[in-house]
This record gives sequence, structure tokens and C-alpha cells, in this order.
Amino acid sequence: MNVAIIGASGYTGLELIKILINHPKFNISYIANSSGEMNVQDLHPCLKNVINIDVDLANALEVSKVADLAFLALPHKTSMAFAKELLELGVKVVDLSADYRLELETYEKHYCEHTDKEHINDAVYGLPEYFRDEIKNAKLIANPGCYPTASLLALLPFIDHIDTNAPIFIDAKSGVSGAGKNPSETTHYCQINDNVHAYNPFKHRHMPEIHEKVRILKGKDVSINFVPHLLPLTRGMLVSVFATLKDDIDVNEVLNNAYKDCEFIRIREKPVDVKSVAGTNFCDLFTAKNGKALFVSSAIDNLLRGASSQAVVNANILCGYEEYEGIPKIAYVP
Ligand SMILES: NC(=O)C1=CN([C@@H]2O[C@H](COP(=O)(O)OP(=O)(O)OC[C@H]3O[C@@H](n4cnc5c(N)ncnc54)[C@H](OP(=O)(O)O)[C@@H]3O)[C@@H](O)[C@H]2O)C=CC1
Ligand SMILES: CC(=O)N[C@@H](CCC(=O)OP(=O)(O)O)C(=O)O
Repeated sequence: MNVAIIGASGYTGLELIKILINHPKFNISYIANSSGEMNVQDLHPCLKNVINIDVDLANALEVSKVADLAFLALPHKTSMAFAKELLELGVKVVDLSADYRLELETYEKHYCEHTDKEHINDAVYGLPEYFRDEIKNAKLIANPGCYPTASLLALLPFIDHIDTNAPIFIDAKSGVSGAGKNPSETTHYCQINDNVHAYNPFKHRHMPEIHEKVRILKGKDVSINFVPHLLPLTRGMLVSVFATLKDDIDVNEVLNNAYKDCEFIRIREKPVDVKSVAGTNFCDLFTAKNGKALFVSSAIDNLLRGASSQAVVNANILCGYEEYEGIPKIAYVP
């Protein structure tokens, strides 16, 4: 199947190219950014002698002539303009931005006015472990945020066992590539190197995303207290969930039962780390309890399981291919 990548000059766009080059069923027929008129090897010198394809100025009509499915690795707001046009032209869309992840009211409260309201209800939230059946029949996938991916995979199995009158805390830490390729004051080397800090405590836009998906999947309106941090790492994400259990349960049994048939979840016996998942689509999970205090830890690669490899898994499911086809499993260790 011919596929397009729009936003190919960004960090997640590059990861999409790297995965799709080796994919047995998908063929990259179109790649684009906001300027075009160059070769992909000029855009990403690391791809010299690997792939030779022109980069176009993004144009939905041109995409529809050469591809059946498009990956949008674009900023929020820009994405919905392209998605709307592509869907009207009959092209299936896997969107890596937040534009179709949330219910309209929640989206407009935390982002901006939505300019493609007619397609919001067609979007399926692309967390395969929880929405696999819906993804199979979708034409528009809203790929989850990186923090919500790691947080939901850790939290959801325990929701029915958690005392929801007590606060749930999520302490999340991300590598700097999570902020995309454009540098800013917070991502400047001197600010990041040898340093660690929280940002947007209890105010980050991923907090409502986690809250909404827990409500939709588990029917519970729980209070999520989410605090992200930046780490001096290029890629990687570590999430720690702290909550209070209602009963004295076997926490490992809960986790193992929740994910027993899941190819890309690994339940570990020791606390998880980001290096063991770097370069892969795995989410590694670890849990422990102290009386009624619950700790669940998850590790993902923010650029892969948090974005591009999860997007390709979603495309695999949507196209009827095996979930694991072309998906990286070997971590960058050491
Ligand atoms: N980085 C991460 O870990 C994660 C990112 N995401 C989401 O994925 C999306 C992409 O993120 P990321 O790769 O980090 O972002 P980057 O900032 O690294 O890349 C953005 C890309 O969008 C392109 N672009 C911007 N405006 C336009 C336009 N008008 N027309 C065509 N192309 C345009 C840019 O092209 P140009 O070079 O020409 O400006 C660039 O290729 C975002 O929505 C982000 O929130 C989701 C989960 C994790
Ligand atoms: C480290 C860092 O800055 N991370 C980004 C989130 C990563 C991401 O891109 O998520 P979305 O897809 O929802 O935009 C942030 O905190 O906004």
C-alpha cells in the first residue's frame, strides 16, 4: 500500500521514514514538509544512501493521487486542516497530533477552536491495547500523546482496584525530543544539560486526555494529578503512577491478566528503564505495593511507542496486516 508522510522534516516524521523504509507492506510514495523542493537526503543527511525521494510542499490533492493512507506528523491546528481535505478526498489518515484525540468541548478548552468538527466523531483513539476493534474499521486514527500512552497503559488495569476518593498522582519524565525539532528557552542545552525540572504541574494538556480516556473506557470520573518533567535525554519517557488500593490485591496478577496477549507490553520483575525500550514500540511495565499504596511504572520511547511506531501499528491494524509487521523491537542497548 502506498503511504504519504506529511511533516517529514520533524522528529516523528524522520522516525516514520525509518520504520516505513523497512516495512514489508507499506511503500513511501510521497513525503512533504512546509517548503518542499529538496531531496530527503538533504533534509536528513542520516538517510544518504538509504532512500532517494523528493520532498514536496504538502498538498492534499497530490497525496490523494499517489497514496491511500497518510501519516500526519504535523503540529496541532495545522494537522486538522490537512486531515479534513484528505478525508474528503478518500485518503485514510493516521494523525500524530492532538487534533482528533479529544471530545470537542475538551479540545476547544485546552487547544483552540476546532476547524473540522464533522470528522471528530469518526476518529478512533489509537491505543491498540484498548481500541483494537474500533481501529480495524477506522478511516481516521488519533494517535495518542506520548505521556497519555505511557500513563494510560500503567493506570488502566488498576482503575477498578483503586480508591478513587484518594488522589491519583502521575509523575512523568520525558526526553527533550518530545518537544519537537524547534529549540526554545526551556530546551536550550544549558537549561537541559545536568538539570531536571517540572513544567506545567496540574496544567499540562495531557492531563485532560488521560482523564477523558479513563472515563470513556472505565466509566469513572477520576481526578488525575499529572506533573511532567524534562530530563537531559534525547529520547525516552518514564512514568510513575501513585495511587491507593481499595483491597489487598496481587498487583502483578492484575497487570499480567490485563496484558496477557499483548505483543508490545512487557511486564518486568524489576523497575523499568528507558534504555531498554529506546528504538522500540515496547511499553515496559513494573508494579509494586506497600500495604494499600500502589506504584506502577512504565517506560516507552516517546518518539516511537509515544508517536511514530504506534502510528504504524495503528496503520497495520487498520489495513488488516499483522500488528507487529515492520515494527521495531530491538532496543538501542547499550
Ligand atoms: N516529539 C514527540 O515525542 C511527539 C510528538 N507528537 C506530535 O506529533 C506531531 C509532530 O511532532 P514532532 O515531529 O515532534 O514535530 P516537529 O516540530 O519536529 O516537526 C513538525 C513538522 O511539521 C511540519 N510542518 C509544520 N507546519 C507545516 C505546514 N503548514 N505544512 C506542512 N508541513 C508543516 C514541519 O515542516 P518544516 O520543517 O517545513 O517546518 C515539520 O516537518 C506534533 O503534533 C506533536 O505534538 C506526539 C507524540 C510524541
Ligand atoms: C518534552 C515535551 O515538551 N513534550 C511535549 C509533549 C509531547 C507531545 O508532542 O505530545 P503531543 O502529541 O500532545 O503534542 C509537551 O510537553 O508538550
